[in-house]
Amino acid sequence: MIKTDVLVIGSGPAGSSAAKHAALGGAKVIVIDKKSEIGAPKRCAEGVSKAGLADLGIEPNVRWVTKELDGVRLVSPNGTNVWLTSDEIELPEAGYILERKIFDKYMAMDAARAGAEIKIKTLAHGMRKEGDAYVVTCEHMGELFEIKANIIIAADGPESRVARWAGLRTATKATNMESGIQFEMVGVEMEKQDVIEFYFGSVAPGGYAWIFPKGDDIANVGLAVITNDTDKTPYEHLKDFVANCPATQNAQAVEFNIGGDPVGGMPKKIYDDNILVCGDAAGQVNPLTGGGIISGMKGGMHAGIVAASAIADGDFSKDRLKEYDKNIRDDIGHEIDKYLKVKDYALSLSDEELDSVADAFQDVEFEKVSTTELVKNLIKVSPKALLKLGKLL
Ligand SMILES: Cc1cc2nc3c(=O)[nH]c(=O)nc-3n(C[C@H](O)[C@H](O)[C@H](O)COP(=O)(O)OP(=O)(O)OC[C@H]3O[C@@H](n4cnc5c(N)ncnc54)[C@H](O)[C@@H]3O)c2cc1C
Repeated sequence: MIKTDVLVIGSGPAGSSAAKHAALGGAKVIVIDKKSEIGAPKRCAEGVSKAGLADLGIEPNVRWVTKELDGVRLVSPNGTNVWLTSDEIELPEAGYILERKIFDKYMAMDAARAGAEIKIKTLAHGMRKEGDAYVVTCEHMGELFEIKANIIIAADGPESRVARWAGLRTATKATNMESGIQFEMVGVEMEKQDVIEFYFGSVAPGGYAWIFPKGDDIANVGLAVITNDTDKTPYEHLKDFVANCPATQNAQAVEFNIGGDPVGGMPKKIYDDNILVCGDAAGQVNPLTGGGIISGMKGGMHAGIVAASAIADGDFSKDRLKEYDKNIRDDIGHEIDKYLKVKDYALSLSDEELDSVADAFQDVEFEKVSTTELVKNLIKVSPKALLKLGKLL
């Protein structure tokens, strides 16, 4: 049997971040992933904020940045645009579109350089408690073997099973699981090449549609829906969106991506004796945007740091590991709660109300205007939308 201090299950962004920080903290770390190529296939529109990468101490790298962004275009159901670009406002932060297949591999390489041992094409089948450790049954190329670890870090993504093997109730409710579906396309004709576009309303019930530019005429074109909120399949919504959007009239798909995105926030308990849960497996996703790369990596970072210090103390109990829960909630919990409210508000609006809101914001000079003036604008165009906002705050 192989023995280690920390076993990270899943080498997505969250798992690699956890492995890197646990190794940097001096723990013996193994990270396993069932994939034969880390990062592929991608299930992501690949957008991250600059500030998020900076918080994690990660320098952007030409190997995995495909496009630097200058802002956002919001499109309401009737086609009203709100542009939030540097021409219009002092942007608090812009971002990048990544090449996840390279980024994820690069993050795993970072973990390896920090001292973690990576085992690819290695599936965790199940685990059992043995003394003050877990024994995980793994499979590599048809062969079964076991790894014994004092601390397990479950970073096995949106369909996570590892936390549940340990008795944690981390499963996402169907009503909080967005179904994301996307084409990577060539021949996309965007109005501005360095702006990400979001389309709201019945085009994507419970979510939104997006076009994220990747340079030249290439873009990720996708949408996320809550399937309970619609009679159409996510694929039917995507085909309709591509057929009707002016930017994709001459575009062709070169890749098809599909995946779940847990947008209900973090479950109550994401740690226990000998286990920490991070990334999508712990609902560390922005509930409004569905973005989980940065927040998941922050989860991984906090999990890795606490795991290493618990190993150094020789204490793997839940009382020791709850420090992780405090640290990650202090770091991203407030943001998640705030965006849950904004999402609830956005989802409560009809297509007409969304159009009114877009109208209220259309000619606003964001830098110069006060919140009171924005509210006055909203009262003029849609008192109903304002009332709903008031109820949620
Ligand atoms: C369509 C779509 C678009 C998105 N767009 C964005 C975006 O633009 N920006 C953004 O920030 N986020 C986006 N997201 C969310 C983002 O992709 C996830 O939040 C992010 O990948 C979470 O990272 P993770 O490491 O937690 O999980 P994952 O990236 O899912 O990694 C989990 C890893 O665990 C491995 N694994 C699972 N089970 C086992 C097992 N039993 N044994 C071994 N290995 C296992 C998997 O192979 C996988 O490599 C999007 C999601 C979807 C579905």
